[in-house]
Amino acid sequence: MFGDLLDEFTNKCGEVKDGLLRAMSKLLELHDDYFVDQLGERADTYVRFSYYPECPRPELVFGLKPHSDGSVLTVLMVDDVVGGLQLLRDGVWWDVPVVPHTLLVNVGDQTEIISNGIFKSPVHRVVTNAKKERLSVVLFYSARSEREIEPATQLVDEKRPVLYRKIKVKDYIAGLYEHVSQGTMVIDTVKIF
Ligand SMILES: O=C(O)CCC(=O)C(=O)O
Ligand SMILES: [Fe+2]
Repeated sequence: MFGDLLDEFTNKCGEVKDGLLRAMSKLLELHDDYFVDQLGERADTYVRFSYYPECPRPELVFGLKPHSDGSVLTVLMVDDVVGGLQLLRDGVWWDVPVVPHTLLVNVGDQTEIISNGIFKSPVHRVVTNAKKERLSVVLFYSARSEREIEPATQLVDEKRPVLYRKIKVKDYIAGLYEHVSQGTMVIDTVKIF
């Protein structure tokens, strides 16, 4: 039963993801399937179920440390009662509002790289709550691990030089956890300054 439900959920989220990838390609004036093609035959899909128990000292403990997602796109179904997800913008942490029955979509690092920095992969974190537990189900869509990604050549010119170097997806993902635990950003390792 649970397997069927998860199957249906991932299939429907897959349609959302493809629709968004096509819209993003259009926005960047790339051909409609540019992003879909970058992911490969079948996108690598990871699902993460997170349970954040109530925490008596939320000021001392993160639910999830600050990070950006290593994905192309992340589709989140966050708890529809308890907030906790926050986004960093201009040095300020903003609460992501809780909106029941709504999927939240996050742009990941691979999209930042492919779009040559036009789409930014936001830094976010989860804070804990002293009184309430929280749940989330998160789907990460990634280009296949053996592929290499790099900024679309159409998005590189004299005014916007190439900002990220080519990288194998597998190597990029391998660096993720190491960097998050050390409080550094893996995307900084592929930036060309
Ligand atoms: O639990 C959440 O709301 C966010 C989780 C998240 O950012 C992640 O798993 O990468
Ligand atoms: Fe995340």
